[in-house]
Amino acid sequence: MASKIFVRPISIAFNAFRNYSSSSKLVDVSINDKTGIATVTMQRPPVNSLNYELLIELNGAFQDLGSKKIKGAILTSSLKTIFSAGLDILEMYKPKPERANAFWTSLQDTWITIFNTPYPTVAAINGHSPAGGCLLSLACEYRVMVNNYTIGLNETKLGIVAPFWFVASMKNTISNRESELALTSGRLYKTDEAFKVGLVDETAENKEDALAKAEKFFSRFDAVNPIARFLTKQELRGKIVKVGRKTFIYKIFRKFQICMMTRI
Ligand SMILES: CC/C=C\C/C=C\C/C=C\C=C\CC(=O)SCCNC(=O)CCNC(=O)[C@H](O)C(C)(C)COP(=O)(O)OP(=O)(O)OC[C@H]1O[C@@H](n2cnc3c(N)ncnc32)[C@H](O)[C@@H]1OP(=O)(O)O
Repeated sequence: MASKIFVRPISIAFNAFRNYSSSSKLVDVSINDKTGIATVTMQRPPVNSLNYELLIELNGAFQDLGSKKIKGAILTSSLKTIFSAGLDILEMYKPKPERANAFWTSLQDTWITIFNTPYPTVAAINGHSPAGGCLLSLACEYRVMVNNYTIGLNETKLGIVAPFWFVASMKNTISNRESELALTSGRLYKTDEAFKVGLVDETAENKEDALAKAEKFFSRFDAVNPIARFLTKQELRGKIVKVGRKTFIYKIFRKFQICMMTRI
């Protein structure tokens, strides 16, 4: 595992990004050859609900970007009013155990990939972002959100217990106290409320404004060594990933989750 951690940022320095663009059905990836900024756009109408296929494509997109020399990546949505509606409810309704296992693993893997990228990441949240949508944005390093939408981990309102790595992601962003209040009540914050508690870092007038602000975030690292930056990020986020990825508790929890899903 350690070798993976140390090899990746070095290898990206030798790869060019110029003129890169790739579009699959559910995710579009483009890299601006002037700025070196990648934009990963979810495009699964009507609400970008996260099913297995979308998660696999998202994970692949962020992993591939690790082998390109990019300045940073922005995660956003092609939809007018929705960033992501969170997990696809249909994936959780009477699934086959194999599908449930693959789905749950793809969610976990995607979260780990985005949470742990060697390059900086920003979520340009251009619409509602409940539950799993909020989780994706929390995996990024910075959040810019368009006004008058909602965001939060509202699982308790749905009668669901948010997995502990959802909780850890929230606690990595806002205070323990605010996380407790938010998660126990299943609170969905309006953009300005989310800004006040630090759940989002900046607000924006519209998607273009959000993208512009997201791009500006990356310039903070112009004079920063990318390897030192990444290792520092790992120092701060590593423990959370370790808990999320490896522990016995996680495996038990996944079994429990799948068991719950297959019985509903
Ligand atoms: C039941 C599970 C039980 C146990 C599982 C055990 C463990 C799981 C652990 C944790 C999981 C947590 C995280 C999650 O992400 S759960 C999903 C939470 N998501 C939500 O609460 C969002 C629900 N959706 C909305 O609030 C709204 O749809 C909206 C704000 C995103 C958009 O509102 P609009 O008014 O613009 O659009 P709608 O008319 O409401 O929706 C359009 C269309 O999309 C369908 N849809 C909406 N959300 C989902 C979804 N999450 N999955 C699948 N489909 C979704 C909606 O039904 C409409 O479809 P039709 O047009 O009616 O066909």
